[in-house]
Amino acid sequence: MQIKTVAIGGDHAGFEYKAAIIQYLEELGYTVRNFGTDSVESVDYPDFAHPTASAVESGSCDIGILVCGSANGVAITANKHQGIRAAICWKPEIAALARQHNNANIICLPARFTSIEECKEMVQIFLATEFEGGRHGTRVNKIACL
Ligand SMILES: O=C(CO)[C@H](O)[C@H](O)[C@H](O)COP(=O)(O)O
Repeated sequence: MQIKTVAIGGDHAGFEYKAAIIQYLEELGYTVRNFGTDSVESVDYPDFAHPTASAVESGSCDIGILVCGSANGVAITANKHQGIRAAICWKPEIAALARQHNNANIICLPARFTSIEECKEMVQIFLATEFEGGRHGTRVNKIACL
C-alpha cells in the first residue's frame, strides 16, 4: 500500500507531540490532515479520535495516527469503528508488528510515556512496514466476524 495521506488527531496531552509529528511527516513529503486538537487546553479525546478514525475508515486518508496521554482513550475510541484496527505502540518493534501481524491502520502513541523522538521513529516504522498476510490475514479477517 502506498501511503500518501496521513490522518492525525489527539487530545491536549498529545498536542505537542502531534505538532512535532506533523512537521516531521510534511518534511518527509506526506500530506497530513490534522483533526485537532490544536492547543494544550483540556479537551475530550473522543471528539478528535472519532473524526480521525472516520477519515481512515472512509479511505480519504491512507493511515492514521492518534496521540493522547496514555494512548488508551484514543485507541478505545478508534476501535469502535468497524474498519479500524488501532494499535497502541510504545516501542519500535511493536510499531512494526502492528503492521506486519495486525494490519493496523492507526497507530496510537502514549505521549506521557514516550519521547517525541521515539514517537517519530515509531511513526516512520509504522508507515514503512507492510502487512505480512498469510496466517495473519486469516486472523485479521476473524476480528470483524463478531
Ligand atoms: O487515555 C487517555 C484517557 O483515557 C489519555 O491519557 C488522556 O490524555 C488523559 O486521560 C488526559 O488526562 P488529563 O488529566 O485530563 O490531562
